Amino acid sequence: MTTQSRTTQGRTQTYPPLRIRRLDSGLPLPVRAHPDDAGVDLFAASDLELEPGRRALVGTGIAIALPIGTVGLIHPRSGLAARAGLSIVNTPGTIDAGYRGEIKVCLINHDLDDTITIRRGDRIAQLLVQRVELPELVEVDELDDTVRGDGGYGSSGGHAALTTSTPSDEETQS
Ligand SMILES: O=c1ccn([C@H]2C[C@H](O)[C@@H](COP(=O)(O)OP(=O)(O)OP(=O)(O)O)O2)c(=O)[nH]1
Ligand SMILES: [Mg+2]
Repeated sequence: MTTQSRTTQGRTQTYPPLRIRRLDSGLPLPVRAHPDDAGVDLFAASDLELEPGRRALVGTGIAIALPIGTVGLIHPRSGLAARAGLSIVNTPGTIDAGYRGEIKVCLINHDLDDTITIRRGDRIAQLLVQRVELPELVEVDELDDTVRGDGGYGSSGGHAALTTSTPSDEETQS
């Protein structure tokens, strides 16, 4: 299978192809909603009711063969997240290049009150393909110094350095 060139918004780029198998012939082939979208929307292969706070693993009816040196990331869809509180427990899910099984999504209902109803064929998540480094691990006794050092977990603070004028001050002045 050869490398493919795609032209979107006047720019041509070359990507290795993504081989995909439909394990469920009743579902369409997943596609990008727009040609230059990062994510390919994935379908739910089965119906599902998710009560508030509950999670469930749902099949997508596809298997893929990612090029070595890439990773598949399964992200939630923002519309469903904002409208219904639907997300993914392990977001983003990691699809290893060597994985040939069905891609499944561990959905979770974050809404406190309402059950989410998923129907077979609903677009419930999106697959992104990214390049990934596969370095060998080399054990060392010391790591090089950096400005951050071992500071983390909020060590840089959490509040903006505000100027004295606020938007409401500016409205009053104009
Ligand atoms: O959202 C996901 C995440 C993972 N997988 C599949 C593909 C991935 O290659 C495999 C293993 O995923 P991961 O490494 O995240 O899980 P693990 O708990 O470490 O399992 P394993 O021991 O099989 O690596 O499960 C999915 O289908 N959907
Ligand atoms: Mg693993």
